[in-house]
Amino acid sequence: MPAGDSAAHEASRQLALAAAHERAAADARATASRYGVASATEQRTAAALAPLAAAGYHLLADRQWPGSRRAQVDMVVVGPAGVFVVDTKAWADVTIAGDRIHRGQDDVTDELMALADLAYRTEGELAEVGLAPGEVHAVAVLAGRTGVDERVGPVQVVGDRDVLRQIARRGARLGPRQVDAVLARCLEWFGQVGDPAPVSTTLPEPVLPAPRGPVLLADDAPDGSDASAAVVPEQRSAPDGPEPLLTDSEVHQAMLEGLMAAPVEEWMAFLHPAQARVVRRSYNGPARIRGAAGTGKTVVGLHRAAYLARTRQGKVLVTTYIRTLPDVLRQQLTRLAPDVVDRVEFAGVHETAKRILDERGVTHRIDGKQIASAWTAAWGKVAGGSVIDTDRHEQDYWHEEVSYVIKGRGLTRWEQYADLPRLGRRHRLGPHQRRVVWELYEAYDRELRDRGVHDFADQIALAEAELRREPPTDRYTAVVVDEAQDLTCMMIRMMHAFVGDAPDGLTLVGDGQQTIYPGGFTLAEAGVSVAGRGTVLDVNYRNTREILQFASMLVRDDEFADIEGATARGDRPAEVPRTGPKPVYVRCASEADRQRRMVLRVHEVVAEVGTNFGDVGVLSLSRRGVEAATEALKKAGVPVVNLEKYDGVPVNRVKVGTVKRAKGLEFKQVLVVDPYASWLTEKVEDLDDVDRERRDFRLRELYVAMTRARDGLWVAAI
Ligand SMILES: Nc1ncnc2c1ncn2[C@@H]1O[C@H](COP(=O)(O)OP(=O)(O)OP(=O)(O)O)[C@@H](O)[C@H]1O
Repeated sequence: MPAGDSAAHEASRQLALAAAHERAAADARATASRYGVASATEQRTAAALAPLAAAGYHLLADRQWPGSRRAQVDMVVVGPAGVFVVDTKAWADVTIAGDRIHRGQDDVTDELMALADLAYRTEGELAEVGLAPGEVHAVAVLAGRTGVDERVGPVQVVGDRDVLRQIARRGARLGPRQVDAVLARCLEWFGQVGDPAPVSTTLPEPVLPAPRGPVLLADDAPDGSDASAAVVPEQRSAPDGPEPLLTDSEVHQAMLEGLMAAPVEEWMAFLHPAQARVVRRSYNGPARIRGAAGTGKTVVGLHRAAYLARTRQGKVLVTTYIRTLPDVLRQQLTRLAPDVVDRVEFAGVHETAKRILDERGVTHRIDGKQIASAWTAAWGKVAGGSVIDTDRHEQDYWHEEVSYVIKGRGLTRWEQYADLPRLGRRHRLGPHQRRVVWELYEAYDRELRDRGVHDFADQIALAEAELRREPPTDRYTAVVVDEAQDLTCMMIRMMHAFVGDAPDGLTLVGDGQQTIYPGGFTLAEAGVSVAGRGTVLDVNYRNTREILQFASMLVRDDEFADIEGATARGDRPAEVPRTGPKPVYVRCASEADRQRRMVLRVHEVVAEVGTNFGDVGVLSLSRRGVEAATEALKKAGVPVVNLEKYDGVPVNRVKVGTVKRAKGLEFKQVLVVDPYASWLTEKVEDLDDVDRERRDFRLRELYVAMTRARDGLWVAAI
């Protein structure tokens, strides 16, 4: 190569190197400016949040963004109000509308979604120590802004002057031990930032001159985009540190709001890791959560409803057979997850059916008196004096056969009933008896039509047919059924029709052991499969070991028809952590004696520190028992409320009601006030099918009553 050529080559090589240096220099300058702006704005957020440190909060600044080598999380706040993953944005000209956020003309929603994704992954990580998903929050702080309280999907967007208040106002949801457990996990999950940002070219490390002063705002916004939009005058920090964002009285006010926030119960924010996992688990179709009494099924169902409402578009329905229970559950969710309570609908199964029929203009008329008269007329015409009119069964038995076994399944043809396995009904019916039952059903149906009325089973059948005729589009994104064992086959079908087999659409929560209505069926009959999508909870949080032991004796040999098919024995909890005094069983000489002792017992338990009238439940298997107890308590000056009227709003009155109404509820002290001693002592071997069936249901009902008790149980028999 000629000498001139080699010189030219070297010159161009040097020029190329110089260009590479210039590019690297430009990159490094841009990075430096990002750090500069970020530190200024983040410092302001940190300063705004600093007062939390005095109230048991931990502020983790500049931690690693899990899963990324380069990115950092500005701030993670861990404390009594939960976990807050905070990202500060020096954005100007921000508009938020319809779940999207814009900077000027640019849609920057995706930038917040990265934060949402991090919060979601953090939720999963912290579920492993039991933190409920609703306690992890993604918060985007707009630097230099005030009075902002918006949502972009799961991300809360607030001004830097608002962020302290937004966090503190949630109050104390976690206790110190729980905060410690969550903090320990967070310290691992959000690693320390130790290494400098990686150098992106293979150029020698530049030797930097010693800094001459603090870094001020540079040309670019933290994310490298248009600086003019990002610079907000208030953000500029003075050379000697950021000015305080909030006055002392504003800080004081924010912290006070937190102190005044209604306290939550432990399970509202902190669960057993197994529970927390089920709350977030994704099921590829209908799922079932089961477990013995008191294992937190309702708790998990509620958290799951909140979780699904938070993570999906559309509404979630929480429903039960018992009309009054949804009101109680709504009250609980209002405290558990106030952010989503307006996206969760609570309604009994019948109320839901009625809404559908009303909305779709389907006429139906329910009239209790007419229904009763239709039944009486049908019985008189077909069944009175027939092979089913014996002294073995009350008419109620046949009424239940028609309402639950036949209509509960939506049977309309004799052939469907002729050889139907009547799950859970021990008394076998001969062909002749079945025929008469069917004729009774036909007659009853005619009588109803003649009167122009429908009964409650018709209401469900009509709604189910209507939903099948025109499937609802997006009415509910998910349906959670609590106490699912109480629903009939048609009710399950109706609920299934809302969501079909969509992932996480239908969640059935229940315990077959607590089945107290006849008409057992399998989910296969309802066209629902939960195969491979079942979870069993097995820690009893409610009862003391003593209470559970006592109650469990009643159902030790019980077998029931489980909705997944086959005969089942009850789930037994693996753990019962609480202990307490032995239940009290008293034999009374007469009804009057029982009433007298009941009043004494109520006075005795409310004399204990920490127990009020409102913590006491007086439960009876019959309405008559409820009336008698109510009268006796009122006479003794004890304030009472009937469970039919109880909606979960705390009230300092003794709650009196039937066991059916107490489903899903609990009380510190339970008094069971109408059993006969013979119920507890009769031997299965001495009973025929009819009496055995009666006994099974009765004992299960007593079991439900007794397992409502948290601390104390008193059972009075004659
Ligand atoms: N992780 C938990 N920590 C503390 N308490 C809990 C937890 N989970 C549930 N509990 C409490 O245990 C009790 C029973 O919970 P829940 O009512 O959800 O049980 P369940 O399985 O639905 O009961 P049942 O079937 O008998 O109605 C409630 O007082 C609830 O607050």
